[in-house]
Amino acid sequence: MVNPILTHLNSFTARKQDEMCKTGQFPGLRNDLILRAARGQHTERAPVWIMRQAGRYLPEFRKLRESHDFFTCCRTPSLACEITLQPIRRYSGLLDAAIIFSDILVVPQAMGLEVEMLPQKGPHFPDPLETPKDMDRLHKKIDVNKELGYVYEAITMTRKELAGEVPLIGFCGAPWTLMAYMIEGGGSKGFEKAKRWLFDYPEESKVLLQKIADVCADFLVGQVKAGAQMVQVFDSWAGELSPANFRTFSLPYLRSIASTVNERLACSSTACVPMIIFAKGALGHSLPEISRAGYDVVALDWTVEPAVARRVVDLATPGSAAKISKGAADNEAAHRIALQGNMDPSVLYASKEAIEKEVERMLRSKKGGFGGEGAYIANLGHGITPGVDPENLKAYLKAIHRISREINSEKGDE
Ligand SMILES: Cc1c2[nH]c(c1CCC(=O)O)Cc1[nH]c(c(CCC(=O)O)c1C)Cc1[nH]c(c(CCC(=O)O)c1C)Cc1[nH]c(c(C)c1CCC(=O)O)C2
Repeated sequence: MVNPILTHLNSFTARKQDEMCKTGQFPGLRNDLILRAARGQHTERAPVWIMRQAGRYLPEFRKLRESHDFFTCCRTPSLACEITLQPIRRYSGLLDAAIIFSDILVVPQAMGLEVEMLPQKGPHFPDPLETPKDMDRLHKKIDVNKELGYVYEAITMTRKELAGEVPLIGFCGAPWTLMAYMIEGGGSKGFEKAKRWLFDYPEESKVLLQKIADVCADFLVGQVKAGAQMVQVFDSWAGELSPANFRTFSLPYLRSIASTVNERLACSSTACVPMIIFAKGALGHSLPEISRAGYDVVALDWTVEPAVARRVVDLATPGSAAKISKGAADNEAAHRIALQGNMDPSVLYASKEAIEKEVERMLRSKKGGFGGEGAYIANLGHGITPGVDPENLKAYLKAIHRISREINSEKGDE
């Protein structure tokens, strides 16, 4: 259940954050649509951002990559900042958030594993974990601030460069997804090696998952302290697990991250920020549990019908669902869980007319869409893929602005 004390602290610290901006550490925010939607509030249109919005579909990213290796881009704050800003510049006024350019695999690197990014192939671990004995190769104590301080620097620099245009999102991978990479040694079709660990070494797997969760929580706290205004946890391979295994080997560690981050931020004098959980492929069997895992926003992939997800989440979180859609009071006990998503990224290969039609379907409640009552952030159901024409993404973003405004003004006329 949503913790009322934490939620109260959240709104208290959110005010503190606003004060911090006023006192000049960072420029004041000019577009807070996404933060309001994430706190369960009504918005005049649906805010939108895109998973992997800084990436290979952009010619300006590919150009920069010609002269810089992938992890050099992640580790060099000025390059990470520049790449983060590329989609914000190109889609000026159309994106409601930036996401810091980095990768989920910087966490396994910080834990002591080597990771390289091979051209055309993706991530590669030369020495993955084979048996639990290999966990001895991981650093015993990890100074996250030291190992990943370059991400914090990139965040602070980018937040200043954004000059309050839109909020900046930080992120990390989920423990199960990171464990899968650390054992498979890269991408995989069936995840046989990583799953074998869950069956043959369940206790050791839990030790590893908790170790990763602790690093992720530290890392997210550091990102927020550095200036991230919202964070997302990517459990990209959640759908590889059976319902029982998802609840045993993924969900507890997602919960652990959310509660640790909120508690640690509430105890320090840093503002709590909205947290998004993206457990791709697990929504069909575990949406109620995911919506109660301690996150403010649940990101959906395209296998779930928006209106159905809305009902399921509201039923699973009655305290939050009853509350608010228009402007929560500061001392509100809980806010409505927001939803994010969820168009199939492949639609972006289709014509602009087809894209608009799918946006109508995604947004209009009479078509099973999210509707216009707020607590909603538009996005894709997974990351944008490298072959998409950037003009098609522009058509998608424009359609979201236009149609979600239409829905809201129609509601206002009723
Ligand atoms: C599973 C995962 C990874 N990384 C990430 C995930 C979770 C999201 C998802 O499921 O899509 C997360 C990620 N990776 C990247 C970002 C940047 C921020 C953003 O714009 O969203 C984010 C949020 C940059 C990147 N990460 C990577 C690239 C392309 C690398 C290149 O330039 O060659 C970018 C822009 C490389 C990467 N990194 C990873 C893979 C499998 C690959 C290769 C395949 C691919 O490109 O999708 C691991």
